[in-house]
Amino acid sequence: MQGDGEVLFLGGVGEVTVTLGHDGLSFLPLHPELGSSCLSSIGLLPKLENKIKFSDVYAVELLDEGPVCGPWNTRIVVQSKKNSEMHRFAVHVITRSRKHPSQLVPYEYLFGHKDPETCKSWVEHLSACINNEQDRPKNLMVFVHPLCGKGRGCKNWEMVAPLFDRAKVNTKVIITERAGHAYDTLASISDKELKKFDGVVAVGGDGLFNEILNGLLNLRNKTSYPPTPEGFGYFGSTEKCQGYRNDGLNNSTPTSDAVKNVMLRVGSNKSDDHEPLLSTGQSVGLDISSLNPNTESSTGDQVPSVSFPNDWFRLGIIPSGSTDAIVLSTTGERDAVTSALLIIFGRRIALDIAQVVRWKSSPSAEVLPTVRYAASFAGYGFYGEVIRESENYRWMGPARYDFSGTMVFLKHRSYDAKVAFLENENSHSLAASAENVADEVQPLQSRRKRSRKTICLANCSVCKETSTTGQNSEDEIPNSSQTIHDNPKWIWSEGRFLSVGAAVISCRNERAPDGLVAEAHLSDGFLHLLLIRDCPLPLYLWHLTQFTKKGSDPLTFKFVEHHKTQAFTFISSHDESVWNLDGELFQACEVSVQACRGLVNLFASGPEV
Ligand SMILES: Nc1ncnc2c1ncn2[C@@H]1O[C@H](COP(=O)(O)OP(=O)(O)OP(=O)(O)O)[C@@H](O)[C@H]1O
Repeated sequence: MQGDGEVLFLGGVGEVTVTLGHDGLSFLPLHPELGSSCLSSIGLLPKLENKIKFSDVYAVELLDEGPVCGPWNTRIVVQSKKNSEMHRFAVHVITRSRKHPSQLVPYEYLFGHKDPETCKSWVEHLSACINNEQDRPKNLMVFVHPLCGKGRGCKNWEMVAPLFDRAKVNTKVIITERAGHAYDTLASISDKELKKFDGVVAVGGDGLFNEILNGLLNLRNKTSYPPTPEGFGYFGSTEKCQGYRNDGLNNSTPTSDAVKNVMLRVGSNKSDDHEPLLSTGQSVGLDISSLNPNTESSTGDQVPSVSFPNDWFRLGIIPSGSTDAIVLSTTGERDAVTSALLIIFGRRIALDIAQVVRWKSSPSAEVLPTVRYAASFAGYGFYGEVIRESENYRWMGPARYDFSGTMVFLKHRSYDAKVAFLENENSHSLAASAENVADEVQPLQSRRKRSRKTICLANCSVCKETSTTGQNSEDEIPNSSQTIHDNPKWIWSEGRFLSVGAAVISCRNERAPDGLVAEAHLSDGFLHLLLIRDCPLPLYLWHLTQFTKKGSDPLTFKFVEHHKTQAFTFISSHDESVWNLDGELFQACEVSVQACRGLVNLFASGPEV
């Protein structure tokens, strides 16, 4: 097969000599005078390449005997092309859309030969070659949220499931029946069962992904609580808690009673309004072992426990929700097929995760540290209120966010709060703060130019520089949070805020093409803290509308503080304080938050543009 080449029939081209190389196969038409162009069973696509790289092949399929269309000459009308019956195999590859370089488009090369054994041996050979491509998943657990977005979950899964079948990726599909279903399943699945999967895929929105993230990390993440400043109520206990590492920093280590409370609370599935992660009150309802034909006997073989970060397990999202900010920020496309192909190819990118510890849900509540994780955004004030308000208009579908956003905007509420954030020694605060421009004759936007943004794209040098993912074995207990220098300096900011938000990633979405923070990176270990101070309504509107324009800079307003930090603490005395974590409601008036660098891996490779 290698070397001299073999003559096969290629659909749309005619006879070609096919040669196998170490990284792919190439072919040359035997009759170039026929002037073939591109034609595939999928449609007209970019000019036919005469080389197929194994790294672009997502499946090889032996097909039944059937027609293979003859050379398609652009000068001859399509109907005149000849179809010949022969034994066939298909090589499924990806191409990139010219208009949208982040979008992957499947393309099929159809080969034919009169001898079935020839086809069979090509398929075996090519399959072996693509199996050598590292890191492609074999078994995935897939959660489908049937009601997400405009009810697109099942439809999107039906659309991409054939790609997984074709690529011989086994999928265990679970259609969620309620909020909390995915969380419960993953929080209760044994590590031994979990290890049978290469990853978990969410067919849904950011909310379903958040559930999956929390279900996986609950009790499996060994990161200590976020550091907190002196003066914050839960500072200074020296007790070390099981499951949480005291790394010797100023980490507020909760008392063991407090931790027990958290464990009890999570374990008991106690009902708590608005918080499906704690509110199921139902049994998990899924016996993974009974569904998995490959389940080993549970007779006590010791399987090492799963902890995060680790270098084998990955998460994926087939975008089907109302916003899909995580997918847009990590793939650059809100396209179910692109995401499915990135999963099949086993692409990998490390993702920072915000660990949010709620100390108190309201000023009068007892202290009960509760841990949540967010992959994209944690926001208070305007951001929390929009989610709370939108719950009343679920019947509107995704339009409820626009409606409730307008309602909350018009109310123009601001909140007294105190925020302390860790100074980042490598970079000053990134935008105009109140004092930066206090002496100016009220310029509406700071004149100070922000330094040029380094946008996080595929193969991002910033993330590569700082990332340690892949170096930790899963048995180690890594410190996934960014190394915080020995004498952390806390900076306090106090006042009335319209919102307080922390972007873990850029949070691109269709309304904000550059995201909330265009220069946020996927895995640099930093959060972008946005403190929006109280200001007149028209100015706030101006600030908000800047997000909708590509290339604008909504963070240069003088009432906007933008700090790149590894951790912050937030205290409000407001009774109904609600946070928005990846679009999910979380009632909390005192929280500490930290970026956990590269805590999970995603089946993605970063946006191309
Ligand atoms: N079968 C289900 N029925 C009701 N809620 C569910 C179900 N499955 C998941 N959920 C919950 O619905 C919420 C939203 O899910 P998701 O983000 O996937 O969709 P979305 O349409 O983008 O979200 P949203 O409704 O918040 O706009 C999540 O909290 C998720 O846990």
